[in-house]
Amino acid sequence: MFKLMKHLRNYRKEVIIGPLLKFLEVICELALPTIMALAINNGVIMQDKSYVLKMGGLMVILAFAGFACAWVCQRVASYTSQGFGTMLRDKLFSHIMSLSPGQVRDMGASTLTNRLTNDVNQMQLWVAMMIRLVSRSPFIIIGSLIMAFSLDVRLALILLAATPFLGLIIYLLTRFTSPLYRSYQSRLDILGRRVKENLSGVRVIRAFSKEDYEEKRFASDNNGVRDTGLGIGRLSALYSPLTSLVVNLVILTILWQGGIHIEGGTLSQGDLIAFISYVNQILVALLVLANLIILFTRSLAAAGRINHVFDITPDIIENPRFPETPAIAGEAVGFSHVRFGYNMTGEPVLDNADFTIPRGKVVGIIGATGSGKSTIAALILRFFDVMEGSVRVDGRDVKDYPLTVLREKIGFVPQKTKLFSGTIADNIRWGNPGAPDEQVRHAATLAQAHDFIMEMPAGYDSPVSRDGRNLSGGQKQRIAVARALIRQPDILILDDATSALDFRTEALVRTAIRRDAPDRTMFIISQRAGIVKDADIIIVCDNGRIAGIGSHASLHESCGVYRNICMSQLTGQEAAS
Ligand SMILES: Nc1ncnc2c1ncn2[C@@H]1O[C@H](COP(=O)(O)OP(=O)(O)OP(=O)(O)O)[C@@H](O)[C@H]1O
Repeated sequence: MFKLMKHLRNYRKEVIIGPLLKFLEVICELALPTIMALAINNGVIMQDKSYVLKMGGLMVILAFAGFACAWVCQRVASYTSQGFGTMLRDKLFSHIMSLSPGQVRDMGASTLTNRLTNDVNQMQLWVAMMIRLVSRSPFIIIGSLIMAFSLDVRLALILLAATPFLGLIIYLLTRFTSPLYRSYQSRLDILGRRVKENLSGVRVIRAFSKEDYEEKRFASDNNGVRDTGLGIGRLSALYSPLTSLVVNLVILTILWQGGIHIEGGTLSQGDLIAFISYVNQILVALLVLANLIILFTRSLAAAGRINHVFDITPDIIENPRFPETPAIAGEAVGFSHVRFGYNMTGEPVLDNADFTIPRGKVVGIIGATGSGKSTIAALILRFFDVMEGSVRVDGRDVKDYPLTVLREKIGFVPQKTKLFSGTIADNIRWGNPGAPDEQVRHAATLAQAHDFIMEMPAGYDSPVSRDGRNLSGGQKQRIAVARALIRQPDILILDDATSALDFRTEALVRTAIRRDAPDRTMFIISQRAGIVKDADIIIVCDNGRIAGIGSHASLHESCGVYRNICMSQLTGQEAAS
């Protein structure tokens, strides 16, 4: 929690002024019962009308002054908490962006979303309350105690005797609700994940008629959230009645003892009324404190979850400055004895991958599903670091590059197309935000997307809905290819990026890209032999190993894995050509 409070450093003034205003408000409030006691003792009982009016006027002024302080404090609290929340969200978001795809995947999108929204909101609320109320309750309690002592020490001691009981109630409440809040947030994460999965997989659920099954799973997670929430509610609900019980017992004792003292002539009626008024103020402050404690426990859980994300150090350590070391001339991509696994302790997904690709070549990567093809692309982009060996781009180790410099060299079209809401032009320009309209059209033309875009009602300004749901798979893929091409990258990686296109369109895309930039190195990852067979170099992956590397003819001759793939997919004539 304290770690997060450092984000309040731009609001130092407000953090001091807010509670100070509260302090002034409390002074005004605390003065009221004493002035009332004076009005009763010296005015009402003595029948001095002008004294009563004077004291009444003073009370009105103090009430207004208190109100003004409260109003300004409220504004300060809202300004500070909103600013704090915005800054915390920004920082958390940019930290999440600095994590590797593997780290983000390990955390999970829904829990990260919850931390970025619910947990930050919780912290924001806490900051507002901290400024407005956290100082107020202790001021009121301590101030009322002081005033009570100044009125009558004997009665004040009764009040003091109740303090350990109230402290115990507060301690027990915090102790038992704190873990429940953490569990509540985790359950919300699980529920969020379930909703996300179900919404994105709604078609599959319908196709398999799994609505009931998924509803039951949702209901079970939902009930989990409810049960934890009820547990928290049950405990929290005990606080107010228990506190009221203790304070009311105190009031009864004070009334009883106060009556005795009035009869004995050692206490005035006005003082007893003022005294009870202070005890009531303490009661109200304690009840507010209860809500604050509940809020604090929740905020503590939220702060823990936010700090957990901040504590993850990005596993890709970026080299901030470009090194002076000379690069290997003429080399586009090189793998030297690369060993890599997604799980450090598990089996490697790539073992001893060793190859060199000169600039300007078309490289096909082929292999069965799960054989490690996409992993090669991920390592070129440095989404992950290798366990052994090294990966070079343009003749330099990828670890030597600032990440943006490395990734600017590469145009990547992932297996799973991801488009963003906006227009078609926005989505293509996303690859190069400053690109003029002609460049957008040119990239779309190369990707064989221009014609279908022009057939749409608003052409390039036609909207793309979230995830490109209003486009077909093949249309989305072509926009994604255009988005990569508009960067005019030195290296283009198409990871199964044309799987939804027919052979003819797919061939047109490849030829157009090739003709546009003959010096560009192009990786085409596919399981289809027909797509990679014309590449200059073909890399054959087999269960994490490079089974062969060479041209179609040489591999067909020498690599059994490749020959088997070709035999299962191509006619004898196609394979021989
Ligand atoms: N993010 C990941 N976390 C853990 N394991 C992964 C991850 N991505 C891939 N793997 C595993 O690594 C292996 C290689 O996966 P990869 O995606 O490179 O295969 P691929 O040849 O591209 O497969 P496909 O043709 O089906 O796309 C597979 O066994 C896969 O289960």
